[in-house]
Amino acid sequence: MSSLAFDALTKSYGTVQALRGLTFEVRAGEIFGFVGSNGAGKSTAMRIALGVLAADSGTVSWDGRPVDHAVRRRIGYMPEERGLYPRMKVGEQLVYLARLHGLDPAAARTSMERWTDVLGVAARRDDEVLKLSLGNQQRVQLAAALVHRPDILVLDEPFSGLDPVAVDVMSGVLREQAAAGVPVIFSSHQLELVERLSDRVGIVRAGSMVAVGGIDELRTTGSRRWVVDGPPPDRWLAHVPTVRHVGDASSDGRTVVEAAPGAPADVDQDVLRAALAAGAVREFAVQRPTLTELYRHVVTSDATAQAGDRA
Ligand SMILES: Nc1ncnc2c1ncn2[C@@H]1O[C@H](COP(=O)(O)OP(=O)(O)OP(=O)(O)O)[C@@H](O)[C@H]1O
Repeated sequence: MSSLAFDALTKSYGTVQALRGLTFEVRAGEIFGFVGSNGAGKSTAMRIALGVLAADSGTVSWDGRPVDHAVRRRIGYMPEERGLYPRMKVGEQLVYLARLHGLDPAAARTSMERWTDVLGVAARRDDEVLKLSLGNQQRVQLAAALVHRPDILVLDEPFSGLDPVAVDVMSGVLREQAAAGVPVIFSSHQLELVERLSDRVGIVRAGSMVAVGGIDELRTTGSRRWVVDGPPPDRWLAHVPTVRHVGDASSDGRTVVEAAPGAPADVDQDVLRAALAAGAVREFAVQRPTLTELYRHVVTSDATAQAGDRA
């Protein structure tokens, strides 16, 4: 299956090491949510895919071959620093961009009309971009990424600053594109939205990928918390010193425990044995964190890792 593969990318800006062996892939037909704290390296990776920036080492490939000029023409890109001509009219600008990417005049006009309709800016076709609100400029920016019918979509924070209706419209467009087989990668700090929209998610920390996978997969494998519906914790928890009580799942007496750093991989079995030894266990289950909780965990480790790097 086709994929856009980022392989061992490194990039430094002077003394700042922005990417440190970043590796992951975005598959055809999936929406990939790219998250990480400010300065983690998301924009740098996307710019390298576009050829706006050169990597120090590593490659980005499409379908197993390094991305070249011909492939780049097939990418729809939404840069973080928006790239429209402020004094050019919306319609004219979109037709111009479609033509730049090789569409003939009639196809360029049809595509411009389609995307301005879909994205709710058809009434603004004859306005200069700078006369539009920021949110509408962003809709036009997405239209600019789509107007040449790209095979790959790379979108840097496409949702920032959009109202909820625009978020829905944009989400719908990304889903349709993915359903048509386009690999879609987008960066965002809106984690609930990322969780809702993405097929897979990658969390980047200080220039490398620290967690990647389907949302359910990440939530399951990233969890070191368990819910125990059984005897009260004061009767058994002291027998498992590498876990701690983090609360009660509900008023019905279910206990939530969490593994401490350095706890053995199979500490869940110790928890279960200790609880059973104290009484009947009616339920024992992994408590799956939300993407936001997972992300916070990674960001906290990020602070530690960066502090370690500086030391
Ligand atoms: N042109 C540049 N010159 C110098 N340093 C840069 C430049 N662009 C990015 N950096 C640095 O590279 C690192 C990665 O930045 P990048 O913009 O890729 O992160 P990001 O994950 O996109 O962040 P954000 O979520 O804030 O957009 C940061 O430390 C940033 O300060």
